[in-house]
Amino acid sequence: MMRAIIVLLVIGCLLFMIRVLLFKTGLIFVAKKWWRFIEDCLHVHQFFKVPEFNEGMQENQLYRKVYAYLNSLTSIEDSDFTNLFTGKKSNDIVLGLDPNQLIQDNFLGAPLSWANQDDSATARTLVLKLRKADRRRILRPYLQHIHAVSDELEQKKKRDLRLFVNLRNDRDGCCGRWRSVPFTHPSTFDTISMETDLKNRVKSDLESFLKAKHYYHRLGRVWKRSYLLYGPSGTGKSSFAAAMASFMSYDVYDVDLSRVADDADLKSLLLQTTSKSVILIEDLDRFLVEKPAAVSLSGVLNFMDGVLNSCCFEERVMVFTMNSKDHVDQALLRPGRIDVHIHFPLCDFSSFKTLASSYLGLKDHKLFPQVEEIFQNGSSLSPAEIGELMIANRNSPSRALKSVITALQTDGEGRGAANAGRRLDKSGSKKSTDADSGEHGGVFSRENTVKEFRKLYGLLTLKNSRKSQSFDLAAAENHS
Ligand SMILES: Nc1ncnc2c1ncn2[C@@H]1O[C@H](COP(=O)(O)OP(=O)(O)OP(=O)(O)O)[C@@H](O)[C@H]1O
Ligand SMILES: [Mg+2]
Repeated sequence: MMRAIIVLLVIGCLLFMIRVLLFKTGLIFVAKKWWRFIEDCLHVHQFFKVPEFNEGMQENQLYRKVYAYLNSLTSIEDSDFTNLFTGKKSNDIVLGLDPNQLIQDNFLGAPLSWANQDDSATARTLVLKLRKADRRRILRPYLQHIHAVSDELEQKKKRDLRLFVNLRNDRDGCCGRWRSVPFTHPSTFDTISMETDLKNRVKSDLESFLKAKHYYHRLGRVWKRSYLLYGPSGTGKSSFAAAMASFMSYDVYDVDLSRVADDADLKSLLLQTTSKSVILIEDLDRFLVEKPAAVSLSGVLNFMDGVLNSCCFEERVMVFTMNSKDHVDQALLRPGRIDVHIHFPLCDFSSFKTLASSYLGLKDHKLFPQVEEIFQNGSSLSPAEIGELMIANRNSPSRALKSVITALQTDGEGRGAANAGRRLDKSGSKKSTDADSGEHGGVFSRENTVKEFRKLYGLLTLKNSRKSQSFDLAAAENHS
């Protein structure tokens, strides 16, 4: 009897020592791997692939959901290796899947594993491995569970927007063409100096678009809206596009046309965008004038029309920026392709005061009358130029204002002509005012505020109704 107790004690101690040894040396992971290998040999397994793209190179939504789900699993920490990223705050550490990483999961008592297959020759795929015996019991509920968890995660990180940029099409036929980084542009509608009424109208236009899903569908139209932001350099077009995305909580796809091989390539890029996104094409006029090679006008027109495919073009806002729309083909600007035109002028005295208030904290100053007089004489600068002078002299408001006055007198002479109602092109010839160009869909600019305000609220005369469908639409949305 005594002997048996001693043997039991020795065995107990031995087991305890082995356990300590396994954990202290990390051999436990090797043991677990062996155990898994033995289990694998004893069971028949089944594999399910979740590729990132379908045959038409459209994004497979399930891939995104599974990917988000796997990144949320605590077992990602037990993988042999995993990626570490900084989170939203600089001291946050976030774990992320590595290419070809293996992750274990467990659902309703059944062990499962996922492999993140990412070899550069083929598209990325997540591969689920589960026991054949468990398939009937768990596959469907497991996928539903993934849906539920990823939807919950999506809700939580609603504000974590991403900025996508397109890569060159070097790796033909391979993976996605977009790479993304967190979208953290600080611009908001509050930080942009712009006439308040104009800003509010753009905001309400965006709001009514967001709510108009059923309205668009009832009309048999794709739920998208296009905006043209045009005006001289440094007037806030790019900042405004960023503010629009933040306002709507949309991701941004910034299309670099110089990296697009041809029309088909542009189309495939569009197909790989996701819903709830702003698709931004900057300096479109410059591209079309200077670089007609890679992408043709009809390629751009198809792109603007959303390739006539509602399945992959819902809930998109397209934003185009241009310095001037004088030299672009009118087909680009017709309603439906561009629904809203927003003019970004050089500074006038009123926007100067807004800048002085936000950059220097000045509501009034003894130099203001002098500045006003210079603006009235036709001098102007871009908000970017004035903003830079104010930032550089922010410790001394008087010095800042003096430097703005000097810059207006030296560099800004004659540049304010557009703000006074007439615009000059580079060759000096007179161009029509922006109000005149209102016939191309809706134009939001200061010069035609009253006219466009009437359009926006459906008070347009019958005569104009054909040309301004976009605003009839906006009016109908407001009332639906
Ligand atoms: N209306 C504005 N209100 C406040 N800041 C502005 C405004 N316009 C420009 N800025 C500031 O000037 C800088 C340049 O602006 P932005 O890049 O948006 O101009 P842009 O019109 O896109 O110019 P470009 O045509 O050269 O691309 C930004 O830092 C922005 O904050
Ligand atoms: Mg810009």
